[in-house]
Amino acid sequence: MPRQKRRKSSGNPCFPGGIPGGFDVIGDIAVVNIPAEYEDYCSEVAAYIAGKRKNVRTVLNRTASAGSDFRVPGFEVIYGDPRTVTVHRESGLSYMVDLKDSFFNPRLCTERMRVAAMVNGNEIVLVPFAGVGPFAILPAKRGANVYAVEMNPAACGWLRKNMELNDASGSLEIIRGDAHDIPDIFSTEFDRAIVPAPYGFEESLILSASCVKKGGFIHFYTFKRPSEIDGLRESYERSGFETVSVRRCGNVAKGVARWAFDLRKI
Ligand SMILES: C[S@@+](CC[C@H](N)C(=O)[O-])C[C@H]1O[C@@H](n2cnc3c(N)ncnc32)[C@H](O)[C@@H]1O
Repeated sequence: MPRQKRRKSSGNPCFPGGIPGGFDVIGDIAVVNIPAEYEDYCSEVAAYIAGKRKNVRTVLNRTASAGSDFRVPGFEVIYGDPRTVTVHRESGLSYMVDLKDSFFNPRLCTERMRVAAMVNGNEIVLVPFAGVGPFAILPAKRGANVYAVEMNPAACGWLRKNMELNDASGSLEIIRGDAHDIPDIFSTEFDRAIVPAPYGFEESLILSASCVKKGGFIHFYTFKRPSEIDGLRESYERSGFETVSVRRCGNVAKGVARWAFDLRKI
C-alpha cells in the first residue's frame, strides 16, 4: 500500500536543484533512492516526480541496495498503484519486467544502441549477465545469432517474454546458467561478447573472452575510479587484448564510474 505522508509541508521544500541522485523512469514506474535526510519527505518527492513525468503511475523508493546475486534492490511504494511490473520502451523495443525480481537499468539505453550498431547481421554474439534482455535483443533484431546467459530464473522468464514481444525468437537463445561456467557451456567461437558485468565481476572478461575468436570483439563494463583506467588498459593489453576504445558511461558512486572497454582479442 502507498505509504502515509509522515509530515505535512507546503510547496516544494526539498529540491530547488532536483532530487539528489535523480530518479529513473522504467515504463510507467519511477524509481528513486531517497537519502536518509529526506525520508520525512517521501510524499513530496513522489508528488514532485509525478508532477514532472506525467506518464508515471507509481513511484518506488529503494529501501535496500542491489546486493544480491540477481542485483535486485528492495522497494517501498510511495505513490500510486502498488505494483512493480511495467513495460519499458527503448530504441523501438519493449521490455516487460517486474522490478522486484529482476534488474533493469534504463540509463544504459544509449550504450546499448552504440554497441548494437557495431554488430553485423551474420555475427554470433555472446551476452552474459543478460537480465531481461536489453543488451541481447537489440543485436538479435539486427540479425545476429545471440546467446544470452542469465542466472536469475525470474529474469530468464522476462527475457523469454521480451524475446517473443519483440519478435526475436529466431535469433536468440537463452541459457539459464552461471556466467562463470561459460567456458564449459560453449564450444562456439563467438565473433563478439557484450559483457555488462555486475560490480566486482572482473574475471568475467577472461571467461567470456575465452569463447571469442581471435580478432573478435569484447565490450566489457567495469566500475572504476578514473585513476585506475590507464593501469587497467595496460593489464588488458598484457592479457591479450587491444583497447579499441574506452568510454565513461555514468557515475555509480562517489568517484566511481561505469566504463565501457571495447576490446579486440589479439
Ligand atoms: C548488472 S545486471 C545487467 C542486466 C542487463 N544486462 C541490463 O543491462 O539490464 C546483472 C545481471 O546479471 C545477472 N547475474 C548475476 N550474477 C550472474 C552470474 N554469475 N551468471 C549469470 N548471470 C548473473 C543478474 O541476475 C542480473 O540480471
